Amino acid sequence: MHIAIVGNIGAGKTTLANKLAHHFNWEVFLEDVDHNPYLKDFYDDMPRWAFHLQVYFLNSRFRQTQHIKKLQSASKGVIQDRTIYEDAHIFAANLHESGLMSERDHQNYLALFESMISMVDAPDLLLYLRADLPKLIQQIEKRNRDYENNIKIEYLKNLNEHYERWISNYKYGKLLIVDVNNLDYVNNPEDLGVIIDKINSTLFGLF
Ligand SMILES: Nc1ncnc2c1ncn2[C@@H]1O[C@H](COP(=O)(O)OP(=O)(O)O)[C@@H](O)[C@H]1O
Ligand SMILES: Nc1ncnc2c1ncn2[C@H]1C[C@H](O)[C@@H](COP(=O)(O)O)O1
Repeated sequence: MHIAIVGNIGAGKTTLANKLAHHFNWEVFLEDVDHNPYLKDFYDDMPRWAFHLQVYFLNSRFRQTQHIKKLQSASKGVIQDRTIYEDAHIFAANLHESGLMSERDHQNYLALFESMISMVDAPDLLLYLRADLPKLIQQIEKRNRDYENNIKIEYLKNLNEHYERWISNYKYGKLLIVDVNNLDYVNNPEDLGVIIDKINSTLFGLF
């Protein structure tokens, strides 16, 4: 079983991924953030580093999908924090549309993505954490990564619009949308229970 958690920056993916992995006793795959060699530079100068960062994330995410595939064939459960789809359909698309990644770099990136995606299996369940801007901003501030302090509201808003468009067209497997605006699964175990019940119901038809 493979559940992938998707959503905008600060939506609560990593927190939920760890909690679900603990609950189901499955392996968790997190994003390559702390050792990412481009992320800080990217936030300082997006046009300069957009392509480099996208290629780095694409490769790191692709390796993760191949690792997940091996675990799946050994019947192990997996929780994944963010997917390769979001790199291309949300982040790279947004950078290109916002004029922060050139047409040439975007086409080059997409060709690479297309070569890779044929080798990627869709998750059994895509769990989208929907969060409005105030919730995202509050949680990004709470996490307090220094390089994210200057993220523009417009950037988050554009990403949210891409998420909504992409999710409305998602058709590769089961999809569960959870509005997290009024959920606090950090401090309130009942809120975590609500999400776990929804997952069990969507995946296994329980409840
Ligand atoms: N539903 C929630 N309610 C309250 N705080 C949350 C919730 N989800 C995440 N947080 C907090 O918000 C911050 C960002 O969450 P994180 O899981 O890192 O988001 P993401 O991985 O989506 O960027 C963390 O400090 C986390 O503890
Ligand atoms: N593909 C990506 N392009 C640009 N930025 C990205 C991409 N994937 C992740 N990120 C950024 C967004 C955050 O600053 C960090 C970690 O993501 P988070 O949603 O906080 O887990 O990486």
